[in-house]
Amino acid sequence: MENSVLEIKNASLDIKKDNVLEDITLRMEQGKVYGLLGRNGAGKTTLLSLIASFRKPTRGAITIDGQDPFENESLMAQVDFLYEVDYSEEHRTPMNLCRLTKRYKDNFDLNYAEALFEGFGIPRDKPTNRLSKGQQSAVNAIIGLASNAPITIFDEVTNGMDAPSREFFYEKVVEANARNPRIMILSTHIVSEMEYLFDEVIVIHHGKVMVQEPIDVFLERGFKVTGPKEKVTHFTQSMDVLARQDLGPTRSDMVLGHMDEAQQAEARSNHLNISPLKLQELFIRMTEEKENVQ
Ligand SMILES: Nc1ncnc2c1ncn2[C@@H]1O[C@H](COP(=O)(O)OP(=O)(O)OP(=O)(O)O)[C@@H](O)[C@H]1O
Repeated sequence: MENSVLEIKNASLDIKKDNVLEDITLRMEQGKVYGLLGRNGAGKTTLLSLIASFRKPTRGAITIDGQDPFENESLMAQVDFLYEVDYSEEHRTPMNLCRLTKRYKDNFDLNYAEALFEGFGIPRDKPTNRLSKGQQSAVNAIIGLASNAPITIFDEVTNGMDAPSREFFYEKVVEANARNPRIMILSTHIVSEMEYLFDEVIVIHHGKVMVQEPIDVFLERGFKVTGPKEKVTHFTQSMDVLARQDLGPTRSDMVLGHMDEAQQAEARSNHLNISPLKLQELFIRMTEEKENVQ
């Protein structure tokens, strides 16, 4: 499949009487890594299960290269959805799970999987249910990386992995997408570590799309002003201050919006430090439930 495009148009999902996803419109393209962010219960996993055709939207449409993937076997095989699996009854070894996966995923690269087992330091020949939680997560990560599916979805796949394993996974995400460009969707709560991986950020909030933007555009939504308390307070008094942090006599205000030239000059002449926002900061502030600070 060349240049895959995944489109979600005005998709909603009701579960019983609850409107879990509402009017979701998103577009994703081959070669990009998408960071899917959202608070607990925002609807990330549910959205991913729609993309993977585990469920059908109540309203709206999902298409892969213009076709509906639901109950379309060849299109469904193009999507690999990796999520936390209960491996307590899984007696097969991780390598056997990979061989099994290869049976229905033609592009599965067994040699690459072997190299990844080596890299993660996972025993390939031990029953999967006897691996630790972090090692089981690494097995899911390996299957996703080696399957080469045009649409690869990792739903909180680093759960339980230690820091070196997570770092190894991040390196391999970049490497795998360079070897074989695909649409990669990563949902995560470890936002701070993964910022550099994402080409685009999607924020889901209360079942709706709050943001879909290239990461650099998203990060330019605001800035941070740091300096002596009074000067910062004066400078930001008519701005949209998302959050405020004080450390002794120093104040840091996180502001939404752009500065005009006069404001930039004022910041310079007052020796205020202006810095970009971090993805995690922006995400936390945009999705918190309390009112903005005064
Ligand atoms: N089978 C179900 N029946 C009823 N409600 C459900 C069902 N599955 C999900 N929900 C509801 O849909 C909402 C979204 O859940 P979802 O698991 O997609 O959130 P999430 O963003 O992945 O959360 P987390 O970060 O905690 O994993 C929640 O309010 C949840 O209670």
